[in-house]
Amino acid sequence: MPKVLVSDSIDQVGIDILSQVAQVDVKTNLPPEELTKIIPEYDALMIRSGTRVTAEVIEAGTQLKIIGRAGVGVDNVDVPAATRRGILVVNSPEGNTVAAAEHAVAMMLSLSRYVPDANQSVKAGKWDRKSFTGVEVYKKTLGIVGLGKIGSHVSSIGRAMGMRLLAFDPYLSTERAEQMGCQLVELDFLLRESDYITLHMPKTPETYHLINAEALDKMKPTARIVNCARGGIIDEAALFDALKQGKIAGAALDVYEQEPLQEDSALRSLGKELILTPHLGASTEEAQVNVAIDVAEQIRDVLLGLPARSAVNIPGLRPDVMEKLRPYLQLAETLGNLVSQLAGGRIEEFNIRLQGDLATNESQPIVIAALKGLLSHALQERVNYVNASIEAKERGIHVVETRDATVKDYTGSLLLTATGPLGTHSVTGALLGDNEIRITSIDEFPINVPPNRYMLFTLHRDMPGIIGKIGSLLGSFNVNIASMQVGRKIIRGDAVMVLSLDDPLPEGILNEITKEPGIRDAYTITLPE
Ligand SMILES: NC(=O)C1=CN([C@@H]2O[C@H](COP(=O)(O)OP(=O)(O)OC[C@H]3O[C@@H](n4cnc5c(N)ncnc54)[C@H](O)[C@@H]3O)[C@@H](O)[C@H]2O)C=CC1
Ligand SMILES: O=C(O)C(=O)COP(=O)(O)O
Repeated sequence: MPKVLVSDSIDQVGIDILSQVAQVDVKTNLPPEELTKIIPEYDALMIRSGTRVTAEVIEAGTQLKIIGRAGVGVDNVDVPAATRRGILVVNSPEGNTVAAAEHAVAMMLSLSRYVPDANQSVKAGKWDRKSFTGVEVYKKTLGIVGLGKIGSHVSSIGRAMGMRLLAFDPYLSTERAEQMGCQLVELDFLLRESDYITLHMPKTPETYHLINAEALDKMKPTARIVNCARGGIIDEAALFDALKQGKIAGAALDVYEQEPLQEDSALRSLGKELILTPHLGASTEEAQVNVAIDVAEQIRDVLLGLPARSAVNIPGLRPDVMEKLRPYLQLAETLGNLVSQLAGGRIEEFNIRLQGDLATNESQPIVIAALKGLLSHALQERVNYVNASIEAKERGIHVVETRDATVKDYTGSLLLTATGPLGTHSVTGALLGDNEIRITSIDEFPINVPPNRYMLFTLHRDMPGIIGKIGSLLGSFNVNIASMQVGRKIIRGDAVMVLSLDDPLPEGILNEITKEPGIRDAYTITLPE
């Protein structure tokens, strides 16, 4: 049974899902060296923002197949290191959107009405109404930096509260921003115009310290800023100075450059102009159930050999598209494996032609699946959907992808051509009826056979007696033939024979076969079970 380590606290519903297929160990607050020490035992790791999955942890995780982040941000995972090792990283892109957006709005309103400090004051026995006169958000300008899932939800709440909405997002169209009732502007304009600024972008080299002393200087003295995105987007030292000197009216932080926030952080010394929460954006009952289910299901599926729906390090796919592509991924992988064996394994050139309905832009995962199949004979389980493209590139395989929507013999078909030590070979395949895989041509000879674990292909002269000879030769080696088919273009020209065998071909038999008069070549193929 596979083993899953859950190293941050996640909802029980996630543990229950994982327990269907794995032994689940929950060990939270592990020191980094302890995590590195125990990770070799585990097939999967499930985390939140508390665990740092460094390159060292990934190197040590020799059994690791998947890292599941029960939330959005994966900045605590060394994703490139995971990709190089072929480890899938998945997250829950939408499970906590509402929770994070509502927390940002709660921060904005708390800042406006000093709710946290007023509460503390009453609990301390006082009745001070004067110190806590606030401001309204109605008719004020809200500047949203990062108008993605969370930013968009904040925009709809802002609109409902009667706010004017500005947005800065370098990767979003003006049209999309307008659909959400936001005016897309430059950051500089947003900083100068907004009464409230809320940050909702990922932490990247580009966004690190985006809100620095210079940016804070541009803000109005009455402005308030909220960061429920990531620590490090705001320069904390510059924010401290700006608040201390009254350059801005307030700030609310849920996330910090270093988490947990250092006990002696100067930020803790500020008054009601600064609100601090301990990374609570995703901490609602609903969000925790959502993300736990979302990520646990993906880990379960991957451990069962199925694809994940929200992989961070392979192209993202909508679930309905994935559902449609799934049988074709298997087809592509099988054909990739087959053509690589025909061409002799060490492939130099690989051409994949997506035909008919597959000639769309959404079929990129099919190319990856074909590469996985192509490399799997050489790399076995070391190659997967995550690292197949990188492995192909590192091996210097020249990959060419073409599309032809005019091929109509099947709904969708694939033509793979590989060049290796045994020359250039091609194979075509399609799906029949109930998604059954059919090999529909080999080296341009038409056939129609399902793939089989053990197969023998021969290229021979189409003449009487050949088929019988091979049959009796295999019989003399005690190899049972399950099915046989011949494909030819012209009578008595060249032909291919495809034999599905119940047993692997014994050593040396290929030599015997190729010695037969009329047989030009013979290839033995073993496909995964
Ligand atoms: N405090 C918390 O507990 C939580 C924090 N988060 C954080 O919230 C952030 C946003 O999450 P989502 O909305 O789900 O992500 P998303 O991917 O839907 O949206 C991010 C948006 O930021 C934009 N963006 C990228 N670079 C930018 C830049 N330089 N300047 C301005 N915009 C830029 C993108 O174009 C995108 O529209 C993430 O950093 C995530 O980690 C998410 C959930 C909970
Ligand atoms: O989903 C995110 O990006 C978050 O920041 C939430 O973090 P958490 O899962 O609460 O540690």
